[in-house]
Amino acid sequence: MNLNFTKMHGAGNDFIVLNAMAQDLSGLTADNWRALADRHFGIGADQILLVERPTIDGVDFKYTIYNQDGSLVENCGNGARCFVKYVSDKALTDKREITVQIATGVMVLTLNDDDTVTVNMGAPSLDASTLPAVVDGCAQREQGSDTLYEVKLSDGHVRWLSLVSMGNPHAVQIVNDVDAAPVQTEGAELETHSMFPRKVNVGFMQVLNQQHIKLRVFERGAGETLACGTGACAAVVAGIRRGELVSPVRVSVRGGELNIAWAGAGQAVYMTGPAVTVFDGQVSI
Ligand SMILES: N[C@H](CCC[C@H](N)C(=O)O)C(=O)O
Repeated sequence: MNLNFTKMHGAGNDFIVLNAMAQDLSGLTADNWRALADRHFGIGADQILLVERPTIDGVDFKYTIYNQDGSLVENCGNGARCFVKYVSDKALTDKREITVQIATGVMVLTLNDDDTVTVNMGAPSLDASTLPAVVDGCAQREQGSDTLYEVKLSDGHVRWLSLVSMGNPHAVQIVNDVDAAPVQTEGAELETHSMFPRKVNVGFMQVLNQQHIKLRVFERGAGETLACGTGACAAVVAGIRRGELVSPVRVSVRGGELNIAWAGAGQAVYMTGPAVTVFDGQVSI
């Protein structure tokens, strides 16, 4: 079977985008997603994005996301920016503002005049149980309006995590020097820690000033990526709640820059950043 795809990236978080309205993808399995995303034997990508017909009236598209390891994901921020650029470039819509059905609701995506995209990511959930995270018996402390949860690492060190759901789960910690942070080892350990029964995306942020952070994220099901949009939202929400940040916040990630705005409890998070097409291709699977 031949598949038409487009390779895209948002600040270096890279994607294979497949139009499921123009080709039948219904028989594809997690093995296929893994093979396509493989960086040596496949096209290579952090995530695979499907453009589908919505099942909710009045919504423009449905957006389904798979991680590199074949697992289904609830949300992907950098992918959302690429999604709107894709449907616009491929003339699947002429709207500059589109509504997209995702696993946890409906997202509004706006293509700006300078070709960047702004995404209304919805309001974060700050209740640990929604991630889900098992925090019974776990030491807690308050910082600002945030609750930090203690986690013990296998080497005996202790970390204090902010827990934020952007539809998908994030555990965020503040570090002094993000370039020196043990993102690979500690990220992998926390991703699969028993505190997180459905695993977690692990964020390490360095506060440069109240409106600028540096961030690295070890993503669930993909490892460290050059950028993580939902991770940037989660880090900024955590930083504002802790009293360390003031909206809007510039987020420097390894692959570029994102801008995150959040007006506080109950409000939606807005993310702005680039969306880039690399090439179109066809692959046989
Ligand atoms: N790269 C994505 C997040 C993918 C999240 C995924 N790794 C998960 O399992 O939740 C982003 O830009 O938001």
